[in-house]
Amino acid sequence: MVEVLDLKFKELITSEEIQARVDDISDKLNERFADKKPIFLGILNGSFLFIADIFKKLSIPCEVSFLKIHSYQNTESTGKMKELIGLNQPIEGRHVVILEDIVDTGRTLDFLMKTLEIHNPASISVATLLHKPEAMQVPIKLDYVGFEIQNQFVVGYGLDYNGYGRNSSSILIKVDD
Ligand SMILES: O=P(O)(O)OC[C@H]1O[C@H](OP(=O)(O)OP(=O)(O)O)[C@H](O)[C@@H]1O
Ligand code: HPA
Repeated sequence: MVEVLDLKFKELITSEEIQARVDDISDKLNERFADKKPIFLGILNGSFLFIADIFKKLSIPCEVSFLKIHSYQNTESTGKMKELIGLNQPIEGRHVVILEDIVDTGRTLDFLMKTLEIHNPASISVATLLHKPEAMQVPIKLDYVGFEIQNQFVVGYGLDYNGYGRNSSSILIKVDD
């Protein structure tokens, strides 16, 4: 059992399992975008480890840029998207790949897709390490998913509970008291 602030967690996905999925997703991205010079958009903060691990495995010509969007307080989405760092690079005519740590309710991604579509990219694809199918409130196509998980709060590998827990190399799931 691991304590993060006032909550208890246990291991759900090991570091080795994460790295195996990162390798698989990177292989698919290398193949799919080989001649497309894609731009990867990492969504901070939660995705910073996923972005770094994926990016190291890319062997194709590509760029990376970052957006920072925040909406969670405690273990719930507030539904209010705070865009703390916005798009600072032209994406018109570019193949964009969003890198997310988790798609939970889908609200962040929905907000992001609408924001990006205005700039007329050639395509938008989504790669996420985690997905909670039962929690989705907005239907969005996900192109690359590391793991589908149950509808329970998780931390680790970049994901946080009120800022803490990001530094676990495995994904931890909340356990009830
Ligand atoms: O599908 P949703 O319900 O919208 O949840 C997914 C979003 O929530 C988290 O961000 P958060 O607001 O916690 O900000 P952080 O990444 O800076 O911790 C996560 O990094 C995703 O961006
Ligand atoms: O389960 C979660 N854990 C941490 N951050 C999150 N953001 C959306 N869902 C989650």
